[in-house]
Amino acid sequence: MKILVLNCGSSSLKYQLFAMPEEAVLIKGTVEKIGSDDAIHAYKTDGQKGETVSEILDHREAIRQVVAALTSPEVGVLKEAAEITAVGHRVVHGGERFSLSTLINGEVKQAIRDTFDLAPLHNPANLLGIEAMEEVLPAVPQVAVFDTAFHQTMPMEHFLYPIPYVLYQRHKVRRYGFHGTSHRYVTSRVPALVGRDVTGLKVISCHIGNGASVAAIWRGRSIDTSMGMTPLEGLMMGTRSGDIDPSIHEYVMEKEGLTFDELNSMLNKHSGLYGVSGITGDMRQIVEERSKGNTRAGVAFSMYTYRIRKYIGAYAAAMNGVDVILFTAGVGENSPLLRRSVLERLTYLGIEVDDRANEEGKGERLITTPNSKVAVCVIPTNEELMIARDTNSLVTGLSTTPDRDSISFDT
Ligand SMILES: Nc1ncnc2c1ncn2[C@@H]1O[C@H](COP(=O)(O)OP(=O)(O)O)[C@@H](O)[C@H]1O
Ligand SMILES: CC(=O)OP(=O)(O)O
Ligand SMILES: [Mg+2]
Repeated sequence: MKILVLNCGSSSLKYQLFAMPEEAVLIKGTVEKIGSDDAIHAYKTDGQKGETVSEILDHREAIRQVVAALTSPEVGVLKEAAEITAVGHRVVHGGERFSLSTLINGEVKQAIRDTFDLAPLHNPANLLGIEAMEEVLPAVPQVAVFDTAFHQTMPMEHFLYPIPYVLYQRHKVRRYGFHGTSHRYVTSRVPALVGRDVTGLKVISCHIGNGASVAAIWRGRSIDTSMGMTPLEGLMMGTRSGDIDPSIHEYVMEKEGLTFDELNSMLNKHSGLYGVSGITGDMRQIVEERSKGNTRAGVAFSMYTYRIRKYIGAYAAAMNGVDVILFTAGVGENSPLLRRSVLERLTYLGIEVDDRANEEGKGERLITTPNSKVAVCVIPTNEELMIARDTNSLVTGLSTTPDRDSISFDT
């Protein structure tokens, strides 16, 4: 059985084709700069790499190109498109409706549309990908895997905001949380790394990529997370502000004469590492500039790590302890400096970093010493594999994993 996994962004598309249930990746690729005449489609199979640059004006055209590439004799991963048994999509916002992955039908698409306002950077692109796929492969079942689903176990006192309750009743204003597929994947790897079942553990998972979030995971279930109603709350990110005083909005709009759209764009695209450094939202470049003595890059880096540390402290307090801390995603997986800077002032938790494992190790590993009271792990995330697994389960009629009703949380 071949499952195609799609992650559609506003101007890009990432895909992987899996052979299931073996979980073998047959090809992975990206199409970037969709909507331009020099869009780039890059892919990698077991034996070869390829790249083409061409005009790709929309997602439908991008998906057509991807399917054509999969079936082309040069790439050689499929003889015909009909070999694709199902397509799994990353969908960022599932509102309160979805606590598990689901087969897509008209009603599910409407539910995705209903949350456009809550995830304007993500959901419209996700739906475009679904509709484009329906046109290109009309007979193939499609599955939505939501970033928000894993966090639907949060208890009410953690997901409500302290504003009039009627806003939750009327407009579903509440914390949803994101990156759930990633937090779920890395949590599933904990037993293999620490030799204990997660049901007995207090885990803090740090997904530090372009977007970044921390989750408190108690007995395998998310009980709190730093992103909120939208993916703007919480940690400082590449270009997003994360937590700020809400009064800043009105003040800055007035002082700078900004519209709501401009303010929104400032907070989502011109803040975070980029906004503070004035240079870039890319952590690799921040680290480089900081090492050359650029003060603002240095401040941006310190703010970024400080805020991760604060959330770790908050969630250790929320769970009355922590047994395992996980680092994942682009920055979390690849920057020993980031991990060291976050962990060096967490010695009060009894954390003892194994510097060699942190600096020189590769891939999935423990980066603390046997004496450390908290096990800290690096786990490369694999959202695509989780999507392929859920898609496989749904199309073969198995239920998707666990019973994850809302919980009453008590440490
Ligand atoms: N070696 C590295 N050191 C520091 N940051 C890195 C490294 N490699 C990748 N990154 C950072 O990871 C981020 C991208 O993370 P990723 O999880 O791929 O994001 P997304 O999925 O949101 O596109 C970028 O800011 C990039 O600079
Ligand atoms: C939800 C979210 O922030 O996703 P990403 O990190 O992919 O932007
Ligand atoms: Mg990501």
